[in-house]
Amino acid sequence: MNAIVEINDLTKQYGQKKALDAITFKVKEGGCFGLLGPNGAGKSTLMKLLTGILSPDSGGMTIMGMDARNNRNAIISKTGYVPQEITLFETLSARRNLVFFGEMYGMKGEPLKRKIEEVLQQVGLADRAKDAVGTFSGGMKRRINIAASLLHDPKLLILDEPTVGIDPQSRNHIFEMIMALKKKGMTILYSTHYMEEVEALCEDIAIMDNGRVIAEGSLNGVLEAHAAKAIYLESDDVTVPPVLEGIAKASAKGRGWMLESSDPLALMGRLVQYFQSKGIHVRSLEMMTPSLESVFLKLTGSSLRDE
Ligand SMILES: Nc1ncnc2c1ncn2[C@@H]1O[C@H](COP(=O)(O)OP(=O)(O)OP(=O)(O)O)[C@@H](O)[C@H]1O
Repeated sequence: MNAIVEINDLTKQYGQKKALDAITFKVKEGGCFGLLGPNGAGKSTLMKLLTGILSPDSGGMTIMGMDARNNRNAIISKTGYVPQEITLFETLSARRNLVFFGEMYGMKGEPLKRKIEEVLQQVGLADRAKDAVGTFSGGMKRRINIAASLLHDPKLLILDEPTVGIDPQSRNHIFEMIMALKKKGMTILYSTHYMEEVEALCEDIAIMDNGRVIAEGSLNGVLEAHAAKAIYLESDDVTVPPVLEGIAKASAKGRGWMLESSDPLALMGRLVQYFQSKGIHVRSLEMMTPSLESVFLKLTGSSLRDE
């Protein structure tokens, strides 16, 4: 694997609080890597270490083949970072804001002008270029922040929970933009506590909880290894779950039952036969798609959704 980021045994503590506890994983070059975890898991801390805003207590990071300890400027020149907090000048227009950020990267003149128009197109705000950022919605401001991070053509883009608190239209724009950037070969490190986003955007993931990586690998690999396999059953005639070979666990869910099984296909056959032989009317019998929700529940005992 050609890794663009390698994180080895990284630890960071704030006073007594261990925000990162011996984190180790690799991000391969190209595609979107999802960092999934509830609030306080340590995602922002990790991103701040990767961008040199914070220093680790121990452990190492190699980014684009460079040791992060002594190549900070070279790494920053090839990395785009969008923090959770919006950092824009409210009274300046979108375009003026981008001029400011472009100049910080040492860009100027015609190349900067051209690049600004390009990134405004990329985030879908070219028609609002002249308007003061203070008149924008939260989602539009976030998109301008993302545009600013793209001006210097980074190889690696780090997005810290970019869709928190924004409107659905901006969320769609961000998703489409990520798909387009992936096609161009950029690597995106995307943190979120929304598993649906990771499932939609990312090929590889690390699930974090309490400063630790609790699962890591390809999205499909993590689902295969940890997700509950289950069949959903709904029937007015079934008041207690059937006792059949292959049902590892049965629990009430909505108006029906969730029947977990290591071999749901075989169980499905058995259930169909059983209900037919008993003449029981079934409203729904459905093989559940493995989800990251069940992975998180299995590995931590709590639901990511409740955060
Ligand atoms: N500057 C700080 N001083 C003290 N504790 C901190 C500081 N920054 C973060 N923490 C704590 O470190 C832990 C990890 O925080 P971090 O912000 O990295 O998590 P996160 O996964 O990004 O969550 P969030 O989505 O809430 O930002 C949390 O318990 C948090 O309260």
